[in-house]
Amino acid sequence: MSCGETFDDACCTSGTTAGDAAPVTREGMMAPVAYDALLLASFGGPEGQEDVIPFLRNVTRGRGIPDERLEEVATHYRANGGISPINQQNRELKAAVEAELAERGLDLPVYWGNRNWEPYTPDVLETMYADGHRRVLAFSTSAYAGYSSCRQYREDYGMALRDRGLEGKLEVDKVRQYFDHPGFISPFIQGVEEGLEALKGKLADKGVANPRLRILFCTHSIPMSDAEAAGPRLPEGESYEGGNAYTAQHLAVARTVIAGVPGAADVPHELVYQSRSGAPHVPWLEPDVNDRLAEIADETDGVLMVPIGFVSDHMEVTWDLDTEATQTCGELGLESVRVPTPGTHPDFVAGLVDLIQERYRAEDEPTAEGEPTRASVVEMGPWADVCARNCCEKVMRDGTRRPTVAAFDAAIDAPVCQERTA
Ligand SMILES: CC1=C(CCC(=O)O)c2cc3nc(cc4[nH]c(cc5[nH]c(cc1n2)c(C)c5CCC(=O)O)c(CCC(=O)O)c4C)C(CCC(=O)O)=C3C
Ligand SMILES: [Fe+2]
Repeated sequence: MSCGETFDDACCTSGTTAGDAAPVTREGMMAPVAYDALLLASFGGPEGQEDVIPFLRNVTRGRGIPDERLEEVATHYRANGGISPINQQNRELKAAVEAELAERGLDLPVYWGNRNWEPYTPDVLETMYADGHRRVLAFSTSAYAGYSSCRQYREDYGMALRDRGLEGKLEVDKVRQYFDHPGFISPFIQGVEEGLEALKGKLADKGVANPRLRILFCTHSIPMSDAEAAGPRLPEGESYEGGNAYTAQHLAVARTVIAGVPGAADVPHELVYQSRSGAPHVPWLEPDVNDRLAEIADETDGVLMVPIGFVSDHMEVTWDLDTEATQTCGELGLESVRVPTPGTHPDFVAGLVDLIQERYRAEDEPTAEGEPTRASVVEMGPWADVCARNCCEKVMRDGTRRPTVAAFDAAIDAPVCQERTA
């Protein structure tokens, strides 16, 4: 399945920032473009105690989150000296991608910009323009469909271009969602293989013979409303596995990881959610990892947590899994091991550069015949380069919509489809 299947409805199509220069097929694939720079886009995090509250205000901007809730989240950062690991991880990822680009003889400078902390994406795009760049290919530290994972990054670029007067001057496109890419999957396959051995070893040390193991694939919970809006709308009568595209992509990834590890299929495995926030009466994806641990405790000796929702070992992983969920396991008498995220695993770094290369052609290179090869090892891939209209749509609290890029409804004045806003 691809985004393309819902593209033909004339109602909401509109140009992308790519304009005429880069043809977009009906399937949402873009012909290769002579990009002149790359943007590593991420979430951002605080780098000291004094940054914590300003950072959290940025994250929750416009949502009226009460201060008590901010203070609650702040404790996760405070316990770590007010420092999120995410920025350092992105510096390392940027360096690793630069090295891989150089290795392949690709002369594309990499810039780094965040949504919620310095260096801020709008400042970075302005710098890129000032440095003479005109065509930017962005890739984010997020692999899946969804508002927080995909569309909000596109809005970050769209709003930055509008607010800094760069619309029509700087072109920003985005690498496709890469949940299905072998470079993203392979570190998890390796991690599950090693993690199962480590877990068995820990249990053997405790004298547990024939341990009852369990694999929990973990991802960020999101509000049900975001989940239902994720991905392109399917034709009448069709539905995504698990009810929405976000869940369906994760279930497909989990299956591919299990299939890649000898013996893993014999271990019960399932998808659970973590890091829920927001008001208690608003439904989010469930079950929560901690609730599920309590339910399975009686029939389980050891749990392998596989954070397939995340790209690096940032706070959502080190706090919510390594601190909270691990503590839950301890209280329930369960042994546990957490698998590493891709981080700067060589396969992941090479995969990101593959994803860049499938979109890039040098200025003097002739246009290749046909579509470039797009590696994919998961049922739902490869995802489109250009998102369907209203893909992961979110109308802001004040009723406005935000400009975006790399989408069929990129223009701010594109009509909103009734089905999505009703
Ligand atoms: C899907 C998803 C990802 C994965 C995709 C991606 O990576 O983009 C992600 C990543 C991250 N989320 C992060 C941190 C936070 N997320 C929050 C709040 C929220 N996340 C949401 C979803 C996601 N979040 C949602 C629906 C909310 C509530 C509404 C909202 O605010 O949109 C809040 C607010 C406080 C709270 O309410 O808990 C914080 C502090 C960090 C930084 C970690 C660090 O510092 O190391 C990272 C990488
Ligand atoms: Fe988050």
